[in-house]
Amino acid sequence: MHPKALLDAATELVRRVLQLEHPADAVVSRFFREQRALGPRERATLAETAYAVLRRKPLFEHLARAGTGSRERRLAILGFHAPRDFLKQALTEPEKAWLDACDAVPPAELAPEYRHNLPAWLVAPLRAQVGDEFDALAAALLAPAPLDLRVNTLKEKRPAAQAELAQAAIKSVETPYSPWGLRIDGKPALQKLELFTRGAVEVQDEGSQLLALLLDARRGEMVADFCAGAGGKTLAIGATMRSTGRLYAFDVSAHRLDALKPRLARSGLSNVHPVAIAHERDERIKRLAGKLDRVLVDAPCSGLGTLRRNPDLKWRQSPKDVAELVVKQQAILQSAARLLKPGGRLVYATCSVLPDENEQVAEAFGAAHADFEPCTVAELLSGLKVPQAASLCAGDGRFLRLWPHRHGTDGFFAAVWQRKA
Ligand SMILES: C[S@@+](CC[C@H](N)C(=O)[O-])C[C@H]1O[C@@H](n2cnc3c(N)ncnc32)[C@H](O)[C@@H]1O
Repeated sequence: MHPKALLDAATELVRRVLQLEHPADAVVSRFFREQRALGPRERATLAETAYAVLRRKPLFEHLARAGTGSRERRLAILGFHAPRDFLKQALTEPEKAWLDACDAVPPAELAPEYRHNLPAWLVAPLRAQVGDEFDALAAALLAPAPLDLRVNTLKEKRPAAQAELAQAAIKSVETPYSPWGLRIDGKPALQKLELFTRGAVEVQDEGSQLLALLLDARRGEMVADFCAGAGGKTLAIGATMRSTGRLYAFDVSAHRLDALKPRLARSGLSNVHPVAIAHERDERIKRLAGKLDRVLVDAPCSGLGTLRRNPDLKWRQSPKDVAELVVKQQAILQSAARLLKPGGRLVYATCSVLPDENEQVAEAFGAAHADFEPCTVAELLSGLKVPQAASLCAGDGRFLRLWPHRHGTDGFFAAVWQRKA
């Protein structure tokens, strides 16, 4: 495709994602379905351009105040994911001069909001938590996430999976904390690899792997993944149970649970029971009260720990949304806790970096449930042989607290309790 046509397509895609009405990944997928003639490299350029604009929206809008042409075209030029000489073939002379002027602005001279590119309401709670590391955190949140795989240990050992990837010229390293993880160099297409189609690997951030590990579900147990979604963590938990016992995958979204089915078929697991529920107090849940050994609540949350993959969330979430989510998180945690038998383990997790959705929900639950004993996550992770377990935790080791700039994962939180006997 000629650079001019590709820039026009990028401008249209930028216009659509900036409406912020739907998740950016859904908008991009829809655009590609409409534009069937686009090849894989063009699709990559367009998607990366849209994501670059979402990542650095304040900076690009600031730079786009000068220049000519539509706002979306200027933003698409600034984010265009291709070598400058390719891009310049699409530009007018005034646009080239404006772009050169933008490129010449020294980053150190930019106001802080154009360097961190975060909404004002998010800056204070992040600074309050990480202090001097704020710039490092902001920079990490602006970078694309690495591609992590979880090796399905029912089917393959990690070194063998790594060797098979190497045969396909895909370099990987072992993830530092998860015993199942491989971090891939670049973004190679994996879907057609035999390793993937036979269910020996799944794409999953190392942080998500650690949440499944923390549940520590064993052979023959009765377990629930209460907010299973498309089942990323369900699959990891099912493998730790060696495909024995019973693992319920609950979710209010039947559509998301449908996406679990092909993954389940590849995984070789036969212990997973997906169940679409109407809400967290559904009768099907009540019938299981007091019967389960382990429950994971991977709660619906703002997702603000995943800005590396979902940069649109920082513009699509608001303090009001967070307050509404907290109410939902508390209700789900409370209902899910009823499932546990005495001695059973409850894990509450989010991919948010906000204390409101994390420590505060956990503390409120603890205060209202004297029959649940808080566990020290650092000790649990050490027991599970996770290296440097204490460095992954906060609150004197009480909570798991993963940060992109410290741990190379998405931002994750987890609290754990044991139901008293
Ligand atoms: C963070 S996502 C889960 C991601 C999933 N565990 C994974 O690893 O891929 C949260 C999920 O909670 C579900 N959810 C929202 N409200 C719920 C409720 N009241 N009960 C159960 N699930 C709920 C959403 O549909 C969504 O799939």
